[in-house]
Amino acid sequence: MKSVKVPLKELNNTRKKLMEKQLMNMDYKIKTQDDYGFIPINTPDFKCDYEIVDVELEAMKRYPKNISELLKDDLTSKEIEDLKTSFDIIGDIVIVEIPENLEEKKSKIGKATLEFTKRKSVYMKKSAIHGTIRIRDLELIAGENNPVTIHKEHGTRLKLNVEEVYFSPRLATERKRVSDSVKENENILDMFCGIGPFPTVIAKNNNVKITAVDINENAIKYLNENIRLNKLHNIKSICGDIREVSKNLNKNYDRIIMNLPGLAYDFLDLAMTLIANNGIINYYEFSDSYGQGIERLQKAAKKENKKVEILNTRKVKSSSPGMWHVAIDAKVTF
Ligand SMILES: C[S@@+](CC[C@H](N)C(=O)[O-])C[C@H]1O[C@@H](n2cnc3c(N)ncnc32)[C@H](O)[C@@H]1O
Repeated sequence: MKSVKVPLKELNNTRKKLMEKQLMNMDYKIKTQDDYGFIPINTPDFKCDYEIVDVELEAMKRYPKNISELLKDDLTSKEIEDLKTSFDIIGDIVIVEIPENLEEKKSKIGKATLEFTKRKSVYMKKSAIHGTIRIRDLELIAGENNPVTIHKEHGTRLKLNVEEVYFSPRLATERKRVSDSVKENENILDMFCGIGPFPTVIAKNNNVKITAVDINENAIKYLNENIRLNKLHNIKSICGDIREVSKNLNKNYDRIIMNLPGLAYDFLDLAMTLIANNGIINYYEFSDSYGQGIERLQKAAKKENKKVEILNTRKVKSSSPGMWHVAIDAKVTF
């Protein structure tokens, strides 16, 4: 490699000058030996006060800027464009969505994703989220076949199996937002808690009591692990259908979290019977607006001779073109 041989005391100045003139070769590392430094250069054709020599230099480690750079030899630019480079990282696992026309290249895409993200496993989405327990089919396309991982979120550790339970890292901001709005000593019910990301983040940051319910026994198994992992003592977990479980619950919750966006509206009547006066319902649904959810909340409240005041509405994340996972915070009074 062509390099400028510079006395050590001049190394820094010469390096700066070469860089300014864009003459330094940034793909190699500067080497020092005895009283000299060797600065790699792009071209020997320039005036220089020092000797230009040929030496062996170590190449710089270059990290690819994005997945497209890693795949440029395997996919056409059109295919790279087709590939949704957005993926979810859950602990050591990456979940990618690969368009149908690129499925035959899934191994290459998986390998590139693994290399780029430096995680342990890459799974490809094989279906939409489906069924009562809201999970999706996945296929391992690179790395270790181990669907169990620990995800870190807002100072908590959440253990889960990506094949057995619902979990979305894209709700992290929403969970923090709800946690920040919780008041001292609240008695909270999470009707559809999954592995317990809402309860865990809330209980870690607030002095509250939480009842967390889910129909998926695997979700409750991981919630129980997460309670231990995060050394929490204020969450009570219950496995079962909230309609059945609610028969044995108190009817004075200061906050009810309803994150089952495709079906939560069906449980609003029940939530209205469980909420305390001045309690807050954190209601979620898929919609292109807030009007439908607000109407549903008002209708359910009216049935119980209660009133709702809408405190806040937000788009949590996009769910499909034109549709949003929306959040509505409603205060219930009676
Ligand atoms: C969209 S996931 C949300 C999980 C969790 N709140 C989170 O943010 O990760 C909805 C959860 O509701 C649970 N579920 C569905 N129907 C239920 C029911 N009738 N009673 C209790 N849980 C239910 C599912 O098993 C699933 O874990």
